[in-house]
Amino acid sequence: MKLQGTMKVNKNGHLEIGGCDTVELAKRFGTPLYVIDEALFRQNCRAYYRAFTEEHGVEVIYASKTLSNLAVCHMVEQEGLGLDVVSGGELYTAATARFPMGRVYFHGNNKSTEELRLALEYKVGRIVVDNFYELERLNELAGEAQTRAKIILRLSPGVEAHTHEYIKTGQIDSKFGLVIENGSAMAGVKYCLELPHIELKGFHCHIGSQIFELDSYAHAAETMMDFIHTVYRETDYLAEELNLGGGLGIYYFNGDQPRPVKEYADVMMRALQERAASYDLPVPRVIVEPGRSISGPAGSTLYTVGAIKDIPGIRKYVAVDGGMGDNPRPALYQSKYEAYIANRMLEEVEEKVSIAGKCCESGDMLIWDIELPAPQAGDLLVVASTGAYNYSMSMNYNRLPRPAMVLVSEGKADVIVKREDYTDLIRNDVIPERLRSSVMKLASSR
Ligand SMILES: Cc1ncc(COP(=O)(O)O)c(C=O)c1O
Ligand SMILES: N[C@@H](CCCC[NH3+])C(=O)O
Repeated sequence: MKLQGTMKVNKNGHLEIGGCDTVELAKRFGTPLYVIDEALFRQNCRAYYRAFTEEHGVEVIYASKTLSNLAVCHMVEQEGLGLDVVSGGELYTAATARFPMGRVYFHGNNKSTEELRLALEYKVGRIVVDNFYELERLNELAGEAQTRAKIILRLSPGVEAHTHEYIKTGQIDSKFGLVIENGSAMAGVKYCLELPHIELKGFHCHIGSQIFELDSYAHAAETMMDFIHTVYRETDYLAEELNLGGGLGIYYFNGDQPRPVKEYADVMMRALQERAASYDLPVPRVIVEPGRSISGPAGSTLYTVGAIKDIPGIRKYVAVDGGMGDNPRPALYQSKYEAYIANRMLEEVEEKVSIAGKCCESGDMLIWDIELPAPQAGDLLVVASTGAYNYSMSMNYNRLPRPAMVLVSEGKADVIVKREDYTDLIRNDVIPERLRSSVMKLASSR
């Protein structure tokens, strides 16, 4: 059993997070419930700030796609980090939280005109331009707004990270960024330098997510520095900034061995410094954008056990009141999670079961083959490490309302996202007049 952050087992044998008994949290707020350990979230921000900003002068921006809401934006700001947003919605959330816009980086491989306008209007720190189409449109929009857009260009460095196929991004065959190897990155730089309303500040790359091999970061840093040097030789343009993305892996399951943030910072920066020195070029201002390694371990999800189906000799299915709607990762990436019976933490593990969700979908399984004290209806199941890419990827499939989220710290629990109810589900539904009249006719003929 790996208890993370402020998790501990109290004298009643219940799991506590942030000094709050999870059984009490479930009673008070209902289940499924996302629980965010504030101390751990902040501790993870601080680990980055110390290792990157204090040690190496690197700007750390939190990838809000992992978990974004107003309270999270406030904590990130208080901890001195910037913000990576990847849509108008994430940008709007940051703006509403009054996040300093100069510290916001706006990503996306197909930003809409409205999103680009919003970014210019809010004066975000940098727009991370992904492709030629965006470059052209941004130049026009910045011209209309009589400004110059400060951009960095997203490049595809051709670095293969060892992670799940769907969460790799730095390889050549990817929808993101301009490829270095085939010359399109260089063409992009030259194009930027011709555009009157574009101010090119530097380059970006992101090699993937849930990465444990720090060598991949060193390799990416070297490849990007090689490109900076080639561009300088060919065009005289010297990049001031280099954003090396995020992606550090976290503990989900037995066998995952996360690398310390300090080691990540040192390995990456050493590689970059040595490569820059070999070209006799200055080290650019570096930015990193971690997400999962900040929010992931800080989140847990509480579920109530319901129906149990035993197929003797085959499998015991233990169904909970959530599933792929609040955590689509197991269904999408076969991700593995650890779980405990939160109301019986001190009991011996007794049997192997599989945890099913409640969606009408055979693939809605949260965990296959986990050993637990024999679960019973009414037990409280806690799934750990759900802070990243759970709430942010949640959905209303089967018209299931999304869970609430509470922030826990030192025995206090505050709702930071309200539970959806059925009225939220039909809020945007509209019955056109012609259907309305036929419904009325039907009703009156009955
Ligand atoms: C461009 C970019 N930056 C940062 C991140 C954050 O990655 P992670 O949550 O793995 O740290 C991602 C997600 O993979 C990304 O696509
Ligand atoms: N959503 C993925 C990671 C994608 C990273 C975003 N570029 C996950 O849950 O692991």
